[in-house]
Amino acid sequence: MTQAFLRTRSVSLGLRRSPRRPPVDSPPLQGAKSDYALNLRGVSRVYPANHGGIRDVDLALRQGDFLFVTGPSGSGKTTLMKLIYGAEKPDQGEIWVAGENVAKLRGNSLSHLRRRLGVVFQDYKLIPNWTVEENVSFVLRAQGISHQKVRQRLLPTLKLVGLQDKAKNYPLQLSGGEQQRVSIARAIVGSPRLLLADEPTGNLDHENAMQVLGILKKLNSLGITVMVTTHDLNLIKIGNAPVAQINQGQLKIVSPQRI
Ligand SMILES: Nc1ncnc2c1ncn2[C@@H]1O[C@H](COP(=O)(O)OP(=O)(O)OP(=O)(O)O)[C@@H](O)[C@H]1O
Repeated sequence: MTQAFLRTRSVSLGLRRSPRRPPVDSPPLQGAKSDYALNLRGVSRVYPANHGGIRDVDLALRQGDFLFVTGPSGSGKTTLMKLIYGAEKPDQGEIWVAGENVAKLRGNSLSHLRRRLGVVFQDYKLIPNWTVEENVSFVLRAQGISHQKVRQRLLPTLKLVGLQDKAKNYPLQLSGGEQQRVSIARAIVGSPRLLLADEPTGNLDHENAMQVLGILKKLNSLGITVMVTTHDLNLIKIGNAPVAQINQGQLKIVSPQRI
């Protein structure tokens, strides 16, 4: 991909590149609000029923970071994601996203925050009787954005995930990989600064998984902070990015070579 291509896409998605630095698992005491795209400080969420969840997690990502989160089944990866997008509340600790303390947000403020981060799920969560363009543009239409502006954003977003020719298709007319690319388009159409992907390749074969990884890396190269949970060690190896490992709810940044 050429620099010119990246620049064009950056402009059309309202993004800019930022320098890459490693994530940190002990963020400094100052700067929780603005210096990081994501900053978790002493975050715990333990489910009373089974004592699963996450414990005392510190994690900071700067704008433009890419992080894999891995760990055994039941170790707390999805709980971590849910806490970040506000679907769970922490028992303790602070979670800062785009200058907002997520744990304190309710109602409309939480909806506003969710517009500033994109989330991709393993099972795509597409509306089956809506076309690709309806699924992707819904986020913008729900914000009252004009029909003309929605159209302006739709095509570059679909092009970015290679689905410009599938706009009128329904999800069941697409392969699993294509459906996941629709869900990525839906997650980024509102120009979020942070993209969370929870096992995005869990239902995909190797070829489609690589395609999805390529898109996530491309989005990261455009300046979006990306955090991906995965069990797939091959994906981590090929993805060549920092890795956090969760074990029994505790998170550590580890060297990719030690995975
Ligand atoms: N709503 C809930 N109520 C009670 N326990 C829960 C709830 N959600 C998750 N847990 C428990 O918390 C632990 C962590 O779950 P989580 O879904 O975060 O794990 P995970 O690492 O994403 O697992 P997997 O890789 O299998 O998806 C598990 O023991 C799970 O049973």
